[in-house]
Amino acid sequence: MPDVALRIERVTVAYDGRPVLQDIDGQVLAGETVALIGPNGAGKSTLIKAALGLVPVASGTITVLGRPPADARRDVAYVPQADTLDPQFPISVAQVVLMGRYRRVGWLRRPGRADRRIAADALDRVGLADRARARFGTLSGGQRQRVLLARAIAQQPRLLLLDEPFNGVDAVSQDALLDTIGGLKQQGAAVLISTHDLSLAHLACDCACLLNRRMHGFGPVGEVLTADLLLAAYGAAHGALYGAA
Ligand SMILES: Nc1ncnc2c1ncn2[C@@H]1O[C@H](COP(=O)(O)OP(=O)(O)OP(=O)(O)O)[C@@H](O)[C@H]1O
Repeated sequence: MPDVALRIERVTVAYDGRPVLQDIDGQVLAGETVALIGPNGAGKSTLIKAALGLVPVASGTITVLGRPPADARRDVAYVPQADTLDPQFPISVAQVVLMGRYRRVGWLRRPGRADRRIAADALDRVGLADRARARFGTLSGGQRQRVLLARAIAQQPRLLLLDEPFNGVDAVSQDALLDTIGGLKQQGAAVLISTHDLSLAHLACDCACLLNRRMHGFGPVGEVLTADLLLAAYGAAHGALYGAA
């Protein structure tokens, strides 16, 4: 039986005393990809931030690789939504990717030749080796997203958390990124992807967690992304869009 990389048990998260997620349960096993599906404001980013230990849980427990989230960060890579980063920051593409090595080598040590090789390989895997010297902010939104995935790959994580990683990424790049994520998964990494894209979930994920403030389903994609459950999670207006009405 594979290890449980992320375990979420009866978790409630509140901002300013107001619950935005209630009674959430689920898990991501090593070598497995889970899609986090729900409408805008459902709490997907909040759940990812709670798994990183950036947002405290009001009740329940989140365990990452057998530890509290804040103690497991070295083994967890996070790809945020691209538009949350300041593209004006004066840093090269290669430097952004190399940042993925700092948790491994420690912030006070300089990355060595092996770290630079791992970072260069990661950039190559997302098809941007030729942009290594470019300033991060001069890349397109989709290219920046690929660089952030390269940074996560360079970290060699055991748990990869991706928050809507394909926004602004064209279909060809998305295929390349999915291949890369598939490679990590084969090496035993656990992957959690928040997305609005149901076809992506069917294509690339083993399980789905359907939520809108509370859980509407968790399990194999085909059993969770059904018309009835989507209608319950998204409401009638959205459900009709997905053929659930
Ligand atoms: N720092 C915060 N303080 C207060 N409320 C917040 C904070 N961050 C998020 N929220 C609220 O929590 C709810 C869930 O937000 P969250 O960003 O987790 O949803 P999401 O499912 O990721 O949405 P989207 O698909 O639009 O990115 C929303 O109502 C949001 O306004």
